[in-house]
Amino acid sequence: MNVLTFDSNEKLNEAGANIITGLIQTNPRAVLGLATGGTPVGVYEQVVNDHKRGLVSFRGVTTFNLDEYVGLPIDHPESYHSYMNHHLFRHIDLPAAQAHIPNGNAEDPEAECRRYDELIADAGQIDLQLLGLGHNGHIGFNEPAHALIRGTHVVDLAEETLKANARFFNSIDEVPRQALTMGVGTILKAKTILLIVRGADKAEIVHRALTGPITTDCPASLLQTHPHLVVLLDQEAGRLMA
Ligand SMILES: N[C@@H]1[C@@H](O)[C@H](O)[C@@H](COP(=O)(O)O)O[C@@H]1O
Repeated sequence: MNVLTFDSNEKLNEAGANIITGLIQTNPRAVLGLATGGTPVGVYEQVVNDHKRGLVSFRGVTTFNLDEYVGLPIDHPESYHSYMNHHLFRHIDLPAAQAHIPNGNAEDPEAECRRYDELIADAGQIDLQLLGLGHNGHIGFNEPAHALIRGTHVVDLAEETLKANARFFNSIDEVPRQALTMGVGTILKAKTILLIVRGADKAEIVHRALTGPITTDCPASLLQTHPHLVVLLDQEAGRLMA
């Protein structure tokens, strides 16, 4: 595991974008696993800059997002479809047919999960999986549980996750209570995992995830078993990692 701590958001964003841009420069047909939430916004901004400066083209790239809320219309401003369009897709030359996000409005969510897993399998291995970290140690929307699920599945969001994500909605009652998420098995199969964590409120959980026991109570702790894990932290999140 390679843990890097940055003293400014700019440097962290640049480092994250360099990894993504560098990968696509060496492998223009790279398969990327993408994340949402507040954490990767600045990295996407920097990737867009790289694209605008002519450093990288996404024409041959395929992307798979980690998750999507169940029942939120695709064009709702807080859907992960909207998020990805807003922060990344509409600014780059990634063909729409190569950008995949689970459909949280599928009539048959189980079938949608199987379809999503087949698409990922058809694309081969995910070269780089971007991850943020939930306050309860979740990755994607894989919440702490007695057992974790390997593939894409429907998940009931933890109370803590509803509270954390209420900041994006008018009230906690508007936060969808379920999501579709890639499973930890798929996440761990990625060639490289890039975990990004920011903020003092994540210092304890990132420390627990990366140095504590490997347990399904903290899904991110499974990342300790991954042979190519890169962790980018700001100083606040890295406070306990010295
Ligand atoms: N499903 C997402 C995760 O993919 C994200 O990494 C995490 C942290 O979010 P944030 O970056 O906003 O703190 O929780 C969200 O609910």
